[in-house]
Amino acid sequence: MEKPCILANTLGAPRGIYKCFEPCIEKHFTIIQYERFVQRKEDFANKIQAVFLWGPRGIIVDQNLLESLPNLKAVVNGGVGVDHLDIPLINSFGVKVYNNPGVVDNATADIGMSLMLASARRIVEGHNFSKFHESDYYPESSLGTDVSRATLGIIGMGRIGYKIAKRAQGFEMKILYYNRNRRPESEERAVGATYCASLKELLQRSDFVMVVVNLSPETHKLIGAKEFAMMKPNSTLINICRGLVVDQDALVDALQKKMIRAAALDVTYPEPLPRDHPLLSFPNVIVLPHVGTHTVETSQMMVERMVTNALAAITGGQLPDEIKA
Ligand SMILES: O=CC(=O)O
Repeated sequence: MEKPCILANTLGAPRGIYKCFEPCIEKHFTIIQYERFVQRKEDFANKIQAVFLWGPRGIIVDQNLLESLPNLKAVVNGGVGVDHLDIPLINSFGVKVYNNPGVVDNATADIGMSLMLASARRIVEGHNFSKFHESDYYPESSLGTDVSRATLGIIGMGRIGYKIAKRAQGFEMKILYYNRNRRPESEERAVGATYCASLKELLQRSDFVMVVVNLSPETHKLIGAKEFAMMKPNSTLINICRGLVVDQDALVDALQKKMIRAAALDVTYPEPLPRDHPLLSFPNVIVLPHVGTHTVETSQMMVERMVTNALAAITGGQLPDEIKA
């Protein structure tokens, strides 16, 4: 039997699924590369039953694309965040949307911890000193700050927030959290986290503030000038969710005015930042190119889950991770 066709991009631009994962997809599907599709839409349009995309950096699923794929059944997203997808629009074409909850939690929590530790202990500056130093003297101005026993404020206590709290427990951190809903059972009792009734309370009390929320109209620029003014001067902001949750101009201003100690970002807007962006000029800012899930093992799990979801949509099987508007 002929394998169903999916539209994907394993060739690079805009960034897509890596080529090394093609064999896993090709066991079940024929991949139509996005670049070939764009050149010869009439040959492929009727065949494509699913679009595979890799978070906000993949193929753009808009009205135009949806209108050109009459037999599309599913849009399958590699990551968990779906702020780049217009779900009501996609559903209005009778197309289902899937994301990947669960699979990404550990790797994303690990990147949050990595950023917190790297910023606190000034790992990037130390590395640069070792590589480029002009003297043997490592100055006292390079002293870091302790993570152990410090206070961590987690904004957004979903699956990833919870995994971060579990890791932070190992560092004997005092854990605060702010969330739409209080979670006494799983979070407070399981990881000893303390609920803050207001964002202000969390910001005022935390040494490290980690943002782990979905991007939505409510969380757009959630951390801005007002919030930086509430943070401790020795505090660190860590953003591992979406760039637009933090007002970057306000962050630059807060760093210039030394309203906070440092920032560590896996996500920015745009991604990547232009090389002359002011955030890249601070020694106390670490910027990663959105690599929260960027490990061999997690990427493999993501691709496998995408295949499961797409097969379910096409064959009418169990629908593991469908999201509805
Ligand atoms: O950005 C990563 C994700 O949405 O999982």
